[in-house]
Amino acid sequence: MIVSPSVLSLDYSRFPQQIDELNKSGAQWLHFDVMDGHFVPNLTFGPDILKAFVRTSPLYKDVHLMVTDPAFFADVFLKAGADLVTFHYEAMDNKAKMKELAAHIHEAGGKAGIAIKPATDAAVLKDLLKDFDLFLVMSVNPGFGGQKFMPLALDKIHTLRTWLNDVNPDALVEVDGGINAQTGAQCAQAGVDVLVAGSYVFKNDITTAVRSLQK
Ligand SMILES: O=C(CO)[C@@H](O)[C@H](O)COP(=O)(O)O
Ligand SMILES: [Fe+2]
Repeated sequence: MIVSPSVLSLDYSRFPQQIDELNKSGAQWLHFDVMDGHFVPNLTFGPDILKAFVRTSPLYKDVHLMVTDPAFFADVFLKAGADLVTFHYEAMDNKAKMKELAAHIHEAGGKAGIAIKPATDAAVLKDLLKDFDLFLVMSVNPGFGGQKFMPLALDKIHTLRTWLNDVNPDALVEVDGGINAQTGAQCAQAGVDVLVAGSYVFKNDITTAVRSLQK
């Protein structure tokens, strides 16, 4: 299981200690929630914050764009050091543009992911399965950390993992929102590959929480 702690919940007044703990925790990825105040009613990081993590952590940089202009911000965050850029299905109005942006991310040397909100059916992704490296199932409405896990994500994880096993077995399924040891185990059972966890990791001992998700 890949664990991707969401640095939205990190205590920035203790950045050096927290990054040191994350680096030693056994987590493989770090998750960056980029919110623009338009696609979601909240504002978070620009690229300079990602650059600070690139300088201080070898972990894989998993960037989750919650923005209305993913094509613009994909380039901004790739240049800042993102390894994977995931944008929302709901932020674009046609699939040709989504495929084009995935190809552009690949040309820039990154991996491409696509995310769906809780209200979006997994079926919309059926003709995009070969174009992306990662499929992100949101288990809360995007915008804020600390919300309750929505069990409707479990069916979507199972469905996507089953479809991908046939046509793109190397692609990953990621879940994000309300993940703790219990909901993480339910998602693992449904076939998820990557668990994002924010408040659960940072409100507890970081290493203990990460290890409990890897079990
Ligand atoms: O994308 C988001 C929220 O929009 C997430 O990545 C949250 O940061 C997860 O936080 P928790 O639900 O784990 O506290
Ligand atoms: Fe996220």
